Amino acid sequence: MTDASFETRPETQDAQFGDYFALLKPRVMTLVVFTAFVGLLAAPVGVHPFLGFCAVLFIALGGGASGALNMWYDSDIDAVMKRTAKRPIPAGKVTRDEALALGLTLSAFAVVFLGLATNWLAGGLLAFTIFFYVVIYTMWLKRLTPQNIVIGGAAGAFPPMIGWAAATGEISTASVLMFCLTFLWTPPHFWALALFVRMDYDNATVPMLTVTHGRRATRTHILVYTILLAAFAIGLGFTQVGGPLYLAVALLLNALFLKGAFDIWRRDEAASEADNFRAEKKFFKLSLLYLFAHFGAILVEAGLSRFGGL
Ligand code: HEM
Ligand SMILES: CC(C)=CCC/C(C)=C/CC/C(C)=C/COP(=O)(O)OP(=O)(O)O
Repeated sequence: MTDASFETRPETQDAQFGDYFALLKPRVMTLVVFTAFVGLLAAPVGVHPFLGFCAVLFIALGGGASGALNMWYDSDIDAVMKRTAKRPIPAGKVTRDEALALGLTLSAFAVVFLGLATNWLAGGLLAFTIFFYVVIYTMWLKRLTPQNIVIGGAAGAFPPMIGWAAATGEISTASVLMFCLTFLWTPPHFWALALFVRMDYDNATVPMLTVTHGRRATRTHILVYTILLAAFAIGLGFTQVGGPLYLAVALLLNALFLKGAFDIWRRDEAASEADNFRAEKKFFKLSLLYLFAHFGAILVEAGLSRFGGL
């Protein structure tokens, strides 16, 4: 990241609101925010709707701020990868300094206001999550080890715990279980993507598993994590977090996810590259539906157990 380019913006390139908004990685953050929202509503306490709205908004702003800080630090990598080359900094729309200023300001704002609006456990967890994603994952592990996302994935797993803490002021077994679900889900989610954008990471010399250990090893890792994830996700159905509806969703989606992971694993490297990429892309898309559906089911179960008796 130490490259000094992107410090200034070409005069013809005025930044628009949309460019600053893109720094917040809005598409990725939708699912992050949804898991935080579920954590907040699944907690066994009533939260005033306005307070709940503010809590989710501040978590979303904190998540977005961490995205801007990630783009500030990674602008050199983003510039050489096809998938990320059009991001506001490499595209010359926003300068690195602007992204840094936006990321720091929004982070401070989100943490302080979440703390004031709810409690300081939630504010502290949000600050720690931003720190983990930006410093531990982006600045340290991402360029150091192929296990970068296994460890760094913890950052993405905190939001349901933050939501729960915002509602209750506590960390509980249920919120730790939601953390574990997202933590185990992250490696298959990300490695599927890394398989079909492998050349990107090669070019950027980022030590993703696909680059350091190759496609075969990555596929095996995906399969192993998917098996672990399935065991955990189905087991969750028998805890306070789950219930019959959750279990039905988990059984269906884990069967599909296991099938997808197995399909990728058994593929012949010599087979058509287009076919391989199609299967990997399909699995990546399924990973998004997977997490959304599990957290959706957790939300419905919480609603049923709270209001079901009415
Ligand atoms: C360290 C952990 C993670 C890594 C390394 C990772 C990596 C990625 C990457 C590189 C993309 C493509 C982004 C792009 O097109 O700009 C992506 C997409 C996505 N990720 Fe993750 N991810 C992680 C964790 C998560 C978590 C925890 C969530 C949600 C709870 C999530 C939700 C999404 C979504 C929704 C997309 C699709 C965005 C779109 O529609 O383009 N990711 N992820
Ligand atoms: C509340 C809060 C602070 C939430 C943060 C949640 C979080 C850590 C999400 C991770 C999302 C993500 C896109 C990682 C991308 O990895 P990358 O940065 O290596 O991907 P890139 O190559 O697309 O930049």
